[in-house]
Amino acid sequence: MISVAEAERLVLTTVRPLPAETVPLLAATGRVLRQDLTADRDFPPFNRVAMDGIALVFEAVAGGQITFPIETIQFAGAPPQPLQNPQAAVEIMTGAVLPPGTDTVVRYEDVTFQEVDGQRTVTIQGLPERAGHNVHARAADRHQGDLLVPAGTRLGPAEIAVAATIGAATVLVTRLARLAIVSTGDELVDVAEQPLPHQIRRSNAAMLQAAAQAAGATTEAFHFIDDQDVLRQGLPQLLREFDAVVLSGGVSKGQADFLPGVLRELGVEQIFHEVEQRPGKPFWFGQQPGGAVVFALPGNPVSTFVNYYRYVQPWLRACQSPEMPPAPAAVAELVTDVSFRPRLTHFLPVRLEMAPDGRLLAHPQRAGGSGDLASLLHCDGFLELPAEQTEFPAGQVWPLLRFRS
Ligand SMILES: Nc1nc2c(c(=O)[nH]1)N[C@H]1C(S)=C(S)[C@@H](COP(=O)(O)OP(=O)(O)OC[C@H]3O[C@@H](n4cnc5c(N)ncnc54)[C@H](O)[C@@H]3O)O[C@H]1N2
Ligand code: MOO
Repeated sequence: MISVAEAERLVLTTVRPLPAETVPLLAATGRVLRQDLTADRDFPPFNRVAMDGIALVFEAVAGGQITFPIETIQFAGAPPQPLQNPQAAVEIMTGAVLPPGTDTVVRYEDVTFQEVDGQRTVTIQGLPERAGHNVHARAADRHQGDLLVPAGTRLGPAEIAVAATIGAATVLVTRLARLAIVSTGDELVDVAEQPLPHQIRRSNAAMLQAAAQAAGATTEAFHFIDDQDVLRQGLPQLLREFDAVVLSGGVSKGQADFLPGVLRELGVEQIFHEVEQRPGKPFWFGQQPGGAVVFALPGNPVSTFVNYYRYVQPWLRACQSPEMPPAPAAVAELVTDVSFRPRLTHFLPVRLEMAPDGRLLAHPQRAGGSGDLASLLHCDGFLELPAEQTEFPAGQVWPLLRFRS
């Protein structure tokens, strides 16, 4: 048996960067960029008026002039109209191009308009702060050709907005990981079915699909009964076509736990079987040479759940964004004493609370063991309590495997 840290290390040795693909911009949200995005124009691309009001020459105001004839009106989206007379002004709207010949904008709130002999004039109250006031100058933010978003960035709404403004209607991103989610077991029926008294519905597959999709993978679900021939026939196609095959059930010591044997028979190289942890000890991990990585997770629902978050999700994230460092490990403070025997890493289900001083407090939750699926409803994560210790006093801080934010 190997330690949790060794299991994690071995899982991450199988990480391969996924290939890139071009997708429409909006389909790229949450995906990892595989090209640099550079400014196609200056930001802003012209001297942009930042307030509704009038545009004029600062020097004229500085020289004492307070009343200006209005020469014309300039709207956003209209080609710029140069100022003809430097002693006049242009009425101006936010988003318009600053009329060539002017350099400063005074807000409507700071002027009054008059009409004298059919000529509209404006009087300003007080000197504008400086030349260029209320003007968002061309290239003030970025220059044409500047690198805006480097390859390797995960695209959120801010990056999508910048991509849109430079005209990136499509972008090159990492392809989504494709996971086959496989339930094994004679007792398992479809979610939509009414189970017989000795049957249960396939909740692990639903859980794994929900979690993997939320982490940015595409998933397809399969179910195989506990029959070696069925497994021998069904698995090879999945090993060829998917980046990873995530199985649940059939990896422990039972007479129908055929998976480790059948996987080896199919050429999947076993990297480890069994990890010094509870729950989730019977975890089997391997890789088909040149093909899929195989996570064969123990079937008890909480075991499947813990192993997904501890091993599958970090693997998935590393394949999708190899250049991004893993997120800093979260920690939380145990609020009650707990003790565990035997010497295994224990994943302790906890509910989290934020203390007024910002510490994250972990309240252990009573759970009926690794079959108690409903206990997850009252938990936010698991504290990872190391195998080297059996007594864990209140106040100690431990790594946190958080599944609810
Ligand atoms: N003699 C021993 N027996 C067991 C050991 C052991 O060391 N010695 N380990 C126990 C541990 S720990 C676990 S965890 C389970 C894991 O067993 P398997 O991976 O072989 O899982 P199954 O036996 O197929 O199923 C266990 C349990 O989980 C339910 N299950 C399975 N798949 C699903 C699914 N998709 N959705 C919902 N529930 C599922 C299944 O019905 C069983 O109740 O072995 C212990 N035994
Ligand atoms: O993974 Mo098993 O719980 O330790 O049921």
